Amino acid sequence: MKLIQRAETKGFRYELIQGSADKEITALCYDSRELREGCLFVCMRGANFDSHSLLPSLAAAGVQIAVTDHDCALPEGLTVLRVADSREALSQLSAAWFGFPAEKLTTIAVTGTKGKTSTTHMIREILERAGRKTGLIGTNGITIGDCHRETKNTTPESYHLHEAFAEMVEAGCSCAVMEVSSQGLMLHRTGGICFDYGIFMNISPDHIGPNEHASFEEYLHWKAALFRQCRVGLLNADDAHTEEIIGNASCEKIWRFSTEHRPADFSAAGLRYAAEEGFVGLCFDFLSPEREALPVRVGIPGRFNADNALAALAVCSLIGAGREALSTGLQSVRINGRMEIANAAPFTVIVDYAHNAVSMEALLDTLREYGPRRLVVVFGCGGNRAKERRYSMGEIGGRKADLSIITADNSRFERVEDIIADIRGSIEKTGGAYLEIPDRREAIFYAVEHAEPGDMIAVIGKGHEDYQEIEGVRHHFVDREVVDEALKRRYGEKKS
Ligand SMILES: CC(=O)N[C@H]1[C@@H](OP(=O)(O)OP(=O)(O)OC[C@H]2O[C@@H](n3ccc(=O)[nH]c3=O)[C@H](O)[C@@H]2O)O[C@H](CO)[C@@H](O)[C@@H]1O[C@H](C)C(=O)N[C@@H](C)C(=O)N[C@H](CCC(=O)O)C(=O)O
Ligand SMILES: Nc1ncnc2c1ncn2[C@@H]1O[C@H](COP(=O)(O)OP(=O)(O)OP(=O)(O)O)[C@@H](O)[C@H]1O
Repeated sequence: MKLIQRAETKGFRYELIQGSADKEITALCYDSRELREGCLFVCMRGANFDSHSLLPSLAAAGVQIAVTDHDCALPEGLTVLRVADSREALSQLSAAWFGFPAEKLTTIAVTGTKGKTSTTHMIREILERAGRKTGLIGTNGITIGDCHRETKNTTPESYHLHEAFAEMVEAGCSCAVMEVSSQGLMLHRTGGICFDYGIFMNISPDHIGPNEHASFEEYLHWKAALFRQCRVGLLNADDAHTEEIIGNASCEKIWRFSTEHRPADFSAAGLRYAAEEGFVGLCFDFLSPEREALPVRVGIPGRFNADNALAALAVCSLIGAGREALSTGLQSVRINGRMEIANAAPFTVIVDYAHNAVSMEALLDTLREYGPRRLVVVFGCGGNRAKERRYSMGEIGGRKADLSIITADNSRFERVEDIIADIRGSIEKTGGAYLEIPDRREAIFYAVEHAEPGDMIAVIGKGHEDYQEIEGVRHHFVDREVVDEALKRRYGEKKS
């Protein structure tokens, strides 16, 4: 069966504008910079460019069929299809092109302003412990067995998504877990997929601005859209918007989880923060409808990681993971750049991706609960991005840390000193103590060299990133590596 007909069996609909749709296709393309002879090309209107404008040159470049979603000049010799939405069409065609691989996997989609990366990693960890080979897609890239590659987006474009699902099937995976961003939903990167499980972690104002969402209402609308394309919904009963999302959901079954003693199907009882020799993390009893209480150890600190772990345990329990996998699967979980502990004594350094006020506040609050002698935060803010983050992060640093060391992040095309001045202004209003060390490496070295027993140092904002972007150039820079170097300089090999 030809591509178009295969896609039609799963709901792809189009109007034939000219030519014949009954053609063999050699490739499916959506970017003229990666055109292949004999392909079907999906034209899309984007934030910067409208590839419908390329129609006149497509036939000459060997394109067989073009898919469009609005009026444009029609060149001769090219089959042109008209669809309601090109991005949705690309997703439906991609699924067909790769043989509908998502249907051969148990698919789990995680959405939320915060916690997507952490929760998806935890789910993979437990499922693999339970003997279910699981592919992973998200901000940290695509991981299938030992193979890993980076992705441009948290939720990749649909073509790359279905390509990854097909690779997972090929590699013998039975499950796929992925992060689904609101942009991914809005731009139909997951269009046409019906996930087996959809998970909602939380929502707070973020991703609002040019090229993202027009308002919080729009952001919420698109987050909620996941629950119109999954069979089972698992939602955080502690979030203020959960019931609204459930009200608009079309799932066959809804489950709730709560770490804050709200009515829910899954909960965490007796939560405590543990900082023992070789283990810094959380302990609690996992309560679920069909099991007796199960003691769980999560080897990653942070109050919010109780939410992430509970969501992961709940979905894995629904999928059928056994007691052993649930109880011990998260004991030694490590997530690149998320609450990574670089050293346990005599002081603790934590590298974390917190890069907005909400996650910075949650991070500093939760570290406070471990009772540090002093809490020091090393951070900066990105250049050429909304300035609001500088003011709000500065305020949180001033209010919640004993000392803020303000430094560079990805300054892009702005002067680091100007960004630091914006942050300084709001720290000063709080009366909090601060230092300015514009060079990020020097700032981290300073923090480590001056740390005293019992201190906690949080190096935040860049997490897993392996670069620092300055004036359009990405220089190699990994916070965790620099922390290790600083510890080595202070203590020699054994403490790093
Ligand atoms: C603003 C935005 O969302 N942009 C995304 C969008 O790009 P675009 O379609 O707007 O790009 P465009 O340059 O206008 O091009 C339009 C069309 O013309 C094609 N084209 C373009 C140029 C050309 O010469 N020839 C050509 O054919 C393009 O392939 C595209 O099909 O579609 C691309 C493919 O899916 C995305 O990679 C790109 O994400 C950019 C990189 C981005 O930063 N997006 C952010 C907002 C985002 O999506 N973030 C979320 C995470 C949010 C979270 O942390 O929760 C994510 O999922 O990553
Ligand atoms: N459930 C949570 N609630 C609030 N903050 C969280 C939660 N989980 C993690 N965080 C904080 O947010 C940061 C980002 O976490 P994570 O990468 O798991 O979330 P994400 O949804 O993938 O985020 P992003 O969209 O920013 O990549 C962490 O480094 C941590 O500081």
